[in-house]
Amino acid sequence: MPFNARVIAIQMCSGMQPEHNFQQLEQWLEHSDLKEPTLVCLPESWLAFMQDAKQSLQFAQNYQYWLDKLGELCRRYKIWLNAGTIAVKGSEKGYFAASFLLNDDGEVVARYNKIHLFDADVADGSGGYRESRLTIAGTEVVVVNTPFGKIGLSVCYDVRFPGLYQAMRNLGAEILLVPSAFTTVTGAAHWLPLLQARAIENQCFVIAPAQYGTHENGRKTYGHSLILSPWGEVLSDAKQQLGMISAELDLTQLHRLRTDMPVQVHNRFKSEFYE
Ligand SMILES: O=C(O)CNC(=O)[C@H](CS)NC(=O)CCC(=O)C(=O)O
Repeated sequence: MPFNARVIAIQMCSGMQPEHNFQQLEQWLEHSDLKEPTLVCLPESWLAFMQDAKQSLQFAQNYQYWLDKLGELCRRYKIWLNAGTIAVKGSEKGYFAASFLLNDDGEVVARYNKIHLFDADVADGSGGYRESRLTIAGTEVVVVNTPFGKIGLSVCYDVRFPGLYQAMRNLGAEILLVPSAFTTVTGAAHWLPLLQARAIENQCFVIAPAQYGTHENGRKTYGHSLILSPWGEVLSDAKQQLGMISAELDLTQLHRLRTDMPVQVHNRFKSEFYE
């Protein structure tokens, strides 16, 4: 039986310099009380936010260097870490937006590549988003067993596609991670209800660390990193401030809810991933 999981989500305003973003992370960890087993979750693109194409591709070749450094942090603080997304080179022309999960020995225990890419026009003054220009879409659903519970990995725009989360639930997921960098316009309209829907319909905890603020390249993000219960309650909200939020996840409550209202058993539209 997993213990009650202590989780932290860090809200960041990442810039273009990986060294600087990494130092920020180290500072947050330095100033937190990490005595119990803790899962620390970082937002999308936390290590390098919107570099230009050439820089991004070059950076994507060096991901192992950063994974080693993260592994060292995990050992130093005895934490598990979901490293939001890091660009990992996949071809001459592109990279995967990879979400790694590291254990407290600093080993990578899971990797998920963002499946749904944000090619959309939003009236936020950005001129539009074309993530697929440089990012290669992932294809695999990832759920991994940990001492905190069974964790399903996803990223940002994925949250709009309920089929992915049903697939993760069908593979046993109890905790859904959604590292993000939502736009201010779509964030204000959709962020909370989308995350609540994924939590409620799959009866899972949801941890959604986000980017917030005006970034070095002028881009704005919505913030409001959230931790939600399987009932859809907001356990913690980072609002519009940088820093950490935390919560205790009571897995017993989750299983009681699944017994009291067995929506998974009642579901007549099970996906191909159903076990
Ligand atoms: O590229 C980076 O450095 C950071 N990554 C992002 O900003 C990504 C891809 S452009 N953003 C989203 O997926 C926003 C989704 C969203 O806002 C929605 O679904 O409404």
